[in-house]
Amino acid sequence: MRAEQQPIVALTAYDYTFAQAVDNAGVDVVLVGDSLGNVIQGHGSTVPVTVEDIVYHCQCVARGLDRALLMADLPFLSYADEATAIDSAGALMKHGGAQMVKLEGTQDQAAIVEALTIAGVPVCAHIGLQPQLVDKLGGFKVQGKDEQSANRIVEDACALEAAGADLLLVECVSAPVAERIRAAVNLPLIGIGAGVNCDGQVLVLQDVLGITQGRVPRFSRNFMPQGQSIPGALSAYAEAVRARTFPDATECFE
Ligand SMILES: Nc1nc(=O)c2c([nH]1)NC[C@@H]1CN(c3ccc(C(=O)N[C@@H](CCC(=O)O)C(=O)O)cc3)CN21
Ligand SMILES: CC(C)C(=O)C(=O)O
Ligand SMILES: [Mg+2]
Repeated sequence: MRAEQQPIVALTAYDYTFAQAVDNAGVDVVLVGDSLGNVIQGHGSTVPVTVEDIVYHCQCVARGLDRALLMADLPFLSYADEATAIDSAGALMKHGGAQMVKLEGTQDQAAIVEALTIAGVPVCAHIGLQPQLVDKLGGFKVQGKDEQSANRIVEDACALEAAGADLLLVECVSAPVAERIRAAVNLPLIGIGAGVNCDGQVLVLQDVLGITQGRVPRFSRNFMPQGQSIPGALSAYAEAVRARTFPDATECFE
């Protein structure tokens, strides 16, 4: 799809009925995200989410998909070493039905990605803002704001590609930093809060449907006013990603 300049539409889902709705809207990649810690479980972060939680929601979502690729997040500390990562990925794929796993990382996780790759696990490397590190970072902030940290994220992308990652996802970086990452790799780059010049976009389902209570990340968009109904909002999101009308300038970082 990157080669054909066909934007990749990705969205989270956590249950059977919404998986069907998201699949019917023509979404290409459905993510069982650890954001379920926030939007399903009501935690303040993704830190408490377990492999078992993701497996359960994957099982529910898998039964609702007909066309989309099923990607699942490896939760915090479920890939801290190679053996643990392989066990965790095995659970998501064998019990959950996931077709690809996603892990948050930098070049420091290259050996983990390589071990998963050698074992035959399709991997998406999630770079830039790593929400699982919120207690270390002290908040959800834009990453790569100075030259040195931007260079470091580009290096992360290259190292994770070299380690065998199949897909990259970048969160919360400026549009120019996302463009630098994309230019440095051959893999498709899916963005969230990373500007319009990525190979695809991903958002959290509840944000797209406008039902997230409290503060919503600035880079997300409520498609319910435009779509008028759940199926309408999901189709409007897919269409906006494909037309590159999402994200707009107000939904990006400088
Ligand atoms: N509902 C929901 N949507 C998400 O996108 C999401 C979750 N939950 N939970 C897991 C992570 C956490 N994420 C977040 C949460 C907050 C910001 C945020 O408030 N960012 C600031 C940036 C501030 C700055 O440095 O300028 C923003 O204004 O968007 C970003 C990502 C993304 N993920
Ligand atoms: C927001 C996406 C990228 C994610 O990792 C999640 O939903 O957990
Ligand atoms: Mg996640």
